Amino acid sequence: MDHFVYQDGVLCAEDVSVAEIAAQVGTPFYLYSSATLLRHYRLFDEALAGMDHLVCFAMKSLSNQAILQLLGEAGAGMDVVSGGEYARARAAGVPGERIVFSGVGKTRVEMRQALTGGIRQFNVESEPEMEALSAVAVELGKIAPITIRVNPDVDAKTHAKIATGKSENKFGIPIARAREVYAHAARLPGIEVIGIDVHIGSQLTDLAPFEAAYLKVAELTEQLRADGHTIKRLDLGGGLGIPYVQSNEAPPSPLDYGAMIKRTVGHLGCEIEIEPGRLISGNAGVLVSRAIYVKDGADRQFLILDAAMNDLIRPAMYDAHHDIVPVVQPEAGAERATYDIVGPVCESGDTFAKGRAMAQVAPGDLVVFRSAGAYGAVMASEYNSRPLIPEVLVHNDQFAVIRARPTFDEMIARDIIPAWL
Ligand SMILES: Cc1ncc(COP(=O)(O)O)c(C=O)c1O
Ligand SMILES: N[C@@H](CCCC[NH3+])C(=O)O
Repeated sequence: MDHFVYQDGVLCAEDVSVAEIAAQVGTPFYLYSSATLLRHYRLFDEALAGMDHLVCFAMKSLSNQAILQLLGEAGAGMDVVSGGEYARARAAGVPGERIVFSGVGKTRVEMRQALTGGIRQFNVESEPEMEALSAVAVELGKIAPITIRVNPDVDAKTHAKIATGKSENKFGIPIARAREVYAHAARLPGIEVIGIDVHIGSQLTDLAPFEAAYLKVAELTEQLRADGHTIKRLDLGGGLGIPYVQSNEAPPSPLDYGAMIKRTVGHLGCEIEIEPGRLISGNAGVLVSRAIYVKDGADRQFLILDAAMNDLIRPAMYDAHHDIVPVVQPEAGAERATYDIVGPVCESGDTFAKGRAMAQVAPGDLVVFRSAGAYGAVMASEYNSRPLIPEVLVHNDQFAVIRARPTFDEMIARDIIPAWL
């Protein structure tokens, strides 16, 4: 559920008309609802009630400082995957004890940064990483708390580019080698093993793969405890999917997910962490764009928008579907048309949808891409020298620009001309 609904025939974000924001900010831009973000975070928090737990927002999905501060103040932890994300989380006021550090390629510089600034735990993904972390911690006179990410070899049944839990994927250590790797970890002086981490992929619309992975983690917990290790924390990753086709998709809710967690690992008495990204931010954001032209091709009509693949890469990269709806609600019985919906970038891959049937759109009309809050703005680029687009946050009947559109001069001024040119 989200807070983008038609009121009096105009799409509104909470209590503000999208048309009014577009008139002030100019298109294209990303628009987020603070009520939806908070609602989604709280759903996860409530789903784990009764267990010692922390919901760490996977900020790779949406990392604007205002959003991090909003969620951080509500009590969320953060799952970070780079020094940049760590710095953003701290700058947003999130304390180190609520930050977990994931990723297969943490550098020694990043390890030093997090150990010095404060960290809840590192989710370590390999033996070389474990050794590097131990050495860095010893240098600093610290002990690094870690979980080890296991790869359970479970098929997440999602897009191949975002599945992470099969043995062919680069993530985690093979679960079959876990006891050996934990024994190795126990011998290293700079780290303290406190638990297990698992994350099998993103946009999962069925609980069965999660359940299979969590049952393997439960079994491993018992084995590792029998081997003498302290396993007091389980980081169960993120990945719960969202409906992208609002009319006919109903993936499991955070409540169903929470109940499954209790069922599979609840008896172990561990502290539980989860790292949802998309479910918190995805349907809390839209991309607002304006139609520039409607062009007749040989055998189809192209609807050319002012947003492009550099602003929202998901359709080009994963053939992802986003519902695209007009800001002014079409009257009942309004004329319909079928479009290939494209952007201005000079690539045929700059296509948002092929053969999309929708109410007729005229040049100048505003449209909205739904479910664009996650992996939208964060994956944008300035390809074709199109400056990054603004981000706007709505709260009840107010809105604020939380990232301004750079001017062309600002974009150009970032480049440096060497003196010898
Ligand atoms: C380690 C880790 N945690 C959490 C997430 C968040 O995933 P999602 O946005 O699907 O919830 C990801 C991305 O898949 C991830 O790689
Ligand atoms: N970028 C991907 C999700 C990646 C998840 C990263 N762990 C998407 O838009 O669907």
